[in-house]
Amino acid sequence: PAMVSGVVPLQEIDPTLFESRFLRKIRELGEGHYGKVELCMYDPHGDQTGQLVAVKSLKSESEGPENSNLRKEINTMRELYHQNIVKYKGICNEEGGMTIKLIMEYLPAGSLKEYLPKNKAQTSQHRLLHYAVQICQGMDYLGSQNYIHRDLAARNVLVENETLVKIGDFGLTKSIEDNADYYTVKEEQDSPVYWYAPECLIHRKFYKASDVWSFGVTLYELMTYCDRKSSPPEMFQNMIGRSHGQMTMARLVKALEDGWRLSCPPSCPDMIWVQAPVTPVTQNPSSCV
Ligand SMILES: C=Cc1cc(F)c(CN2CC[C@](CC#N)(n3cc(C(N)=O)c(NC(=O)OC)n3)[C@H](F)C2)cc1O
Repeated sequence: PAMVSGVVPLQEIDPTLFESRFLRKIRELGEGHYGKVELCMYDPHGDQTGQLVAVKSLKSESEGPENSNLRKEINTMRELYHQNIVKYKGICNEEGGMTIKLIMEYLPAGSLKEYLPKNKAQTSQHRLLHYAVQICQGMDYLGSQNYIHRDLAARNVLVENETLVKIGDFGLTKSIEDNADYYTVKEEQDSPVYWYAPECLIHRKFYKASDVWSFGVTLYELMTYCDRKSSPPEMFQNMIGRSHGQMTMARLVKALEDGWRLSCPPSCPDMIWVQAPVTPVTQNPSSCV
């Protein structure tokens, strides 16, 4: 056609493809299950006018299953559109597709874990509940797309501004087929056990209702302004004594079965606390935290 019209067709650019040569690492934002997240500037003009982005990549150049974990996470994020879910921006194919990077929007205020302790004075309980509602909205949308998050915690909720929060990481998120109602937990290492519902710890089955349990633990973190001294791991270790290595999981299960629960955060209103009656831990998902 160019020959006929004499006009060279515009180069079709895909805004979701980021070229590695223009991606400049600024600092690390976090380390996780099989990779890391870095703050980068994507600066194609090389004059610092580029945009800041959060980039998730594999720790080692492992071509193993981790790579497919990251590819699955990319396919998940690509399909999610919700005001309370961090925006997918695209991918960066290193060295012709051997390894891939996930490019997301950057929220400089960081997660609730960093934000709440620093901004406690200017964050009312009413605002905490507003954040809680937004987390529910994001999770409700995620569930409606047949995903279970499996790592809902204050550390994975990002602050856009003082009135908007977003679920920011989907490293353990799994799609459950329409007919299935749970995912069988495989990897044991560094599972967020203190946010796990009993059925996940005992039967390694993760339901959408298991995310509701994790939301309850996240609400506890919100109401304590993510105070480290009252974090779920800290409170549990105070109760059973310092870590017992691999015995920790067994002791956690025993404590939960015996009815132990996180205590009511200071000045947390009863209508939030609502200590539901401790139902016996059964095969079915229980979401009474
Ligand atoms: C490979 C797996 C994997 C790797 C990881 F490093 C983590 C842990 N990581 C998650 C992403 C993280 C917290 C959230 N949500 N975050 C995102 C932004 C952003 N988009 O702006 C941001 N901003 C920020 O800190 O600004 C000051 N933090 C933070 F990097 C921790 C989890 C994982 O599954």
